[in-house]
Amino acid sequence: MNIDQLLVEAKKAREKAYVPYSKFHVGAALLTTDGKVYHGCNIENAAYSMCNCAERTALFSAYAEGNRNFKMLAVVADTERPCPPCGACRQVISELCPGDMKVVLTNLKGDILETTVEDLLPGAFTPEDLHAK
Ligand SMILES: O=c1ccn([C@H]2C[C@H](O)[C@@H](CO)O2)c(=O)[nH]1
Ligand SMILES: [Zn+2]
Repeated sequence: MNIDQLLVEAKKAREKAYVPYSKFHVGAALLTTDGKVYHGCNIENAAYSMCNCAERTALFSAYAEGNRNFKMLAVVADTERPCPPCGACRQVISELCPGDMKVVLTNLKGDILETTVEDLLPGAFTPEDLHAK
């Protein structure tokens, strides 16, 4: 599975978004080290703070199926620039994915930004910080 193929999967995931409030559809596709792809879409709620982003949906879906080893994440939305993950997702991605893992951000125009987990959230709070004395 290459980058272009994972972007196709992210666009398919985007079609499943439940976004009655924002009408802003986001899709994510998470590639595991053994070649499986997990789809994620944003899922909103009338209690707005309960909205879940596409990126976290993909990660939580993989975790729920017992898969924790990831190779690449792709994100797509109808944005002017390649769709940037929100701060909450950056924090979750930084804990659940390898720091050097590729994250590919894109939009419907086909602009692509390739980055990494570490570059999305330098200096992230980590599990190790909990145990410092
Ligand atoms: O990278 C992003 C940015 C936003 N959203 C969602 C959250 C909310 O449902 C809507 C508007 O913020 O888009 C995502 O899923 N991923
Ligand atoms: Zn988010």
